[in-house]
Amino acid sequence: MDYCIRLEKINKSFKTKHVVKDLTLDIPRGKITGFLGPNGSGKTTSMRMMCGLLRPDSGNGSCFGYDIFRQREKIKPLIGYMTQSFTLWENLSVKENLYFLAKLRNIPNARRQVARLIARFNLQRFDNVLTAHLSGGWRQRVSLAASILHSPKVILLDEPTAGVDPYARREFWKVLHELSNDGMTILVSTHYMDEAERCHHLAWMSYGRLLAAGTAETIIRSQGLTTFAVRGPTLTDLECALGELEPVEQTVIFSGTLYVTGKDYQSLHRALQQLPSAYAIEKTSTTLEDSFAHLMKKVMPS
Ligand SMILES: Nc1ncnc2c1ncn2[C@@H]1O[C@H](COP(=O)(O)OP(=O)(O)OP(=O)(O)O)[C@@H](O)[C@H]1O
Repeated sequence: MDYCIRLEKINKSFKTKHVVKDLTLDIPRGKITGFLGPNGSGKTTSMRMMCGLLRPDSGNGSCFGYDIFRQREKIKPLIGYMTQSFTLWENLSVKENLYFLAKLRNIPNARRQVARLIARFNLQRFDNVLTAHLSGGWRQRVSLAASILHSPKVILLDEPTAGVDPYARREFWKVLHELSNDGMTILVSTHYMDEAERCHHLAWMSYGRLLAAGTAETIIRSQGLTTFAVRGPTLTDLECALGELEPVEQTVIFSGTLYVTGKDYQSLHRALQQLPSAYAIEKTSTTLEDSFAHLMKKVMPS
């Protein structure tokens, strides 16, 4: 694997609060890496440090060969950043917003670059529309276009689709995959599991620590969990009853099916075989969400 960002034992504190702890992580070049974890777990702080936007307190790291401690000025032009609070000028059109930003950033051939991005992001029919009149999904698309006006090598997207409807989210992810196909490295934080599954690579953080990293498949496999799907009557009551059993670690009802997950296949299977014959039991795949819930259980202060 070709890595463009490498971090070794990176730490960061804000006053007395230690928010990133001994972070060691490699980011694959030209891929989409998703950062997941509860609020305040250090995702944004980590992404900002790995791109030279924030100086770590200790550790080692490089971004496209530049040292993230000593060569941050060299890294900055390589980075595009779409923050949670990224705002467009509401009283300017899509084209005017992009052109204005291009001028502010001294981008050569600004007009041509804006026209290129408008075509690239399918924004032609909105180019003269005021951004105040755009839906959330299209706004995010314009913000993304704005963040790559200077043709960066890596983009950092901080929860870019929060509050955006599912169709618009899907369209936004199509654009991300197109950018990645063209070689762009993408770092994106999200709370949505369906988006996590669209990433090539994942990093799961909690309380400032990296709990798991790799593809969705390797993370799921590394947790060694077993899941059974149970169908039948009064699943809510059954869920409460099963929750008391030793081999059962997690339960969730989804679309009329109760999913029961545990660490030990044999004992979980044995426990479920005791259920009345009205219940149909079938082994199924463990999801990323099950795996993350398991990881969280391990680190939650009891
Ligand atoms: N500039 C700062 N000064 C002080 N504390 C900060 C600063 N930036 C972040 N923090 C704190 O560091 C912790 C980690 O924040 P961070 O934004 O990295 O988490 P996150 O995982 O991205 O959270 P979220 O999902 O809510 O965006 C939080 O407790 C936050 O309040």
